[in-house]
Amino acid sequence: MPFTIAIDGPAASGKGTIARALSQRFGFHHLDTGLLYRAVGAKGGDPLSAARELQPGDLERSDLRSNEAGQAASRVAAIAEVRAALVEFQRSFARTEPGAVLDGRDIGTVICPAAELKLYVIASDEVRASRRAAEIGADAAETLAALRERDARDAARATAPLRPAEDAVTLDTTEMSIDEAVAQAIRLVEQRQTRS
Ligand SMILES: Nc1ncnc2c1ncn2[C@@H]1O[C@H](COP(=O)(O)OP(=O)(O)OP(=O)(O)O)[C@@H](O)[C@H]1O
Ligand SMILES: Nc1ccn([C@@H]2O[C@H](COP(=O)(O)O)[C@@H](O)[C@H]2O)c(=O)n1
Repeated sequence: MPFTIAIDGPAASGKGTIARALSQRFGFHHLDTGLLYRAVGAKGGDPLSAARELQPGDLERSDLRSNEAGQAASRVAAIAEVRAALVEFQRSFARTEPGAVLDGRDIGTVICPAAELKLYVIASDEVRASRRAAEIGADAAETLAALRERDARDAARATAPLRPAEDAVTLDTTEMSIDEAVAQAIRLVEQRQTRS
């Protein structure tokens, strides 16, 4: 049985950083599910057709990390049919041996409710905005407003809203370096591996 790690949390909280480190440490596959929604939003036109026709090459676009692409992703992600079109790809990815790490908003609640480990990664709004602004070379105040708007939309939508699964472990990275956050996540995986 593959070992599945579900990582959710608000925008720029450090989900992807931890997911990539865990995938390298344990030799698991990694899927950044936010990229699927960013690619659908960036394609323009009818979002449902874009989701149904999504190709691996669509995820390679160089403009997907911007604040604008994040906002477009969050708008198409509120459409139930768009989400439904992307479910099976994510679930089948989660079943790949020897294990998979998926990060997003609904991995622990909807996509992989039976994941061996669920993490909910958070950090203060200001810290998240400053990290993301430095990463993409954007203004920190604009980035803070964009993250807050996106989180509010993601948490308020009717289908698969942003929220922790009941059995998720919350990791607050506000005061943690990347190495500290990754070390805590590795410890949690190792604890679950010994149990199963
Ligand atoms: N603990 C940390 N300390 C300092 N910087 C961090 C930490 N964790 C992540 N970062 C940095 O913050 C930025 C956002 O991190 P990351 O992309 O992992 O967040 P995310 O939650 O995956 O974002 P998104 O919601 O867009 O998918 C990156 O530049 C990353 O290097
Ligand atoms: N499982 C997911 C992943 C992402 N979304 C939506 O996509 C937006 C962009 O995601 P990032 O992780 O790249 O920031 C995000 O704001 C969500 O609207 C989602 O709904 N479900």
